[in-house]
Amino acid sequence: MTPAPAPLLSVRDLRVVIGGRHILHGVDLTVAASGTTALLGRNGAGKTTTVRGVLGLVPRTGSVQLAGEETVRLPTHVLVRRGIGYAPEDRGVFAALSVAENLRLAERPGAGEPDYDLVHELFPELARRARQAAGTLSGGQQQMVAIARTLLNGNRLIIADEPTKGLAPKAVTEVARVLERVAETVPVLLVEQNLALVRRLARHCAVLADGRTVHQGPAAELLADAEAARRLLGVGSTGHRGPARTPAGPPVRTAAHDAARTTEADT
Ligand SMILES: Nc1ncnc2c1ncn2[C@@H]1O[C@H](COP(=O)(O)OP(=O)(O)OP(=O)(O)O)[C@@H](O)[C@H]1O
Repeated sequence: MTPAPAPLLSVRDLRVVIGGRHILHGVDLTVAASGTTALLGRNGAGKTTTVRGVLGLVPRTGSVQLAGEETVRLPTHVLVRRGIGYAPEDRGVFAALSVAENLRLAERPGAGEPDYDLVHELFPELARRARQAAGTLSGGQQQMVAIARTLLNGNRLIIADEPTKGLAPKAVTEVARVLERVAETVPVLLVEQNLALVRRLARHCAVLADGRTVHQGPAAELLADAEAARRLLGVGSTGHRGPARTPAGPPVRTAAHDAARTTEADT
């Protein structure tokens, strides 16, 4: 039997304390060397803080290994140079700047020629809107800019934090198509509450609750297990709502909610 490929990112016992408050109490997370790994959990479970911890955007302890190298003590700018691309939850687009200027700002000196061919192939609309102020784009188009920026520099890991949040169903479908293409060449860590999308994109998943990892495994397996999905995520895989609220926090968006945002036909 061939051994499983080594993970690209290996997070062990990640702890984050902000303002004296313990936000993460020991997160373990393995991101596979190919495809999409989903980071799941109810609102407030600690998903964004985990991503920010991996990127050094919050003080953290524990172990974060990128391709076998310990990075937990490295500052963010070094991690970025090592090839982690980040599309944050708020998209981080400069509203007053044009699309082209937003992309230009993301170019990383020393990373080689920026891959505008890939960006324009995946996002032809961004080429057409190069001179448009990013603040006047739709939410979906701004998300495209955020993802496009991560693709310019030949990164070896892309982290996308809730890329479909607040988007219209058509834009969700478009983002899903792009992420699917991206994951064919670069591993993706996807924070996502749209379970239809997770089902479509993710091979692996980790579930957080109250700042800890409570599950890791194949995404399809979790989503096919109604009892586990209800217990861990607050939803049934068939779309039935789980407990309205548990001590672990409110449920993630239900499949019924997903259906309103993106149909199974989309997926
Ligand atoms: N800078 C901060 N200061 C204080 N508390 C914070 C800070 N950042 C996050 N928290 C708290 O930590 C917990 C985890 O937040 P986080 O944003 O990581 O969760 P999440 O799983 O990404 O949630 P969501 O799905 O709602 O985005 C929440 O209770 C949040 O209020």
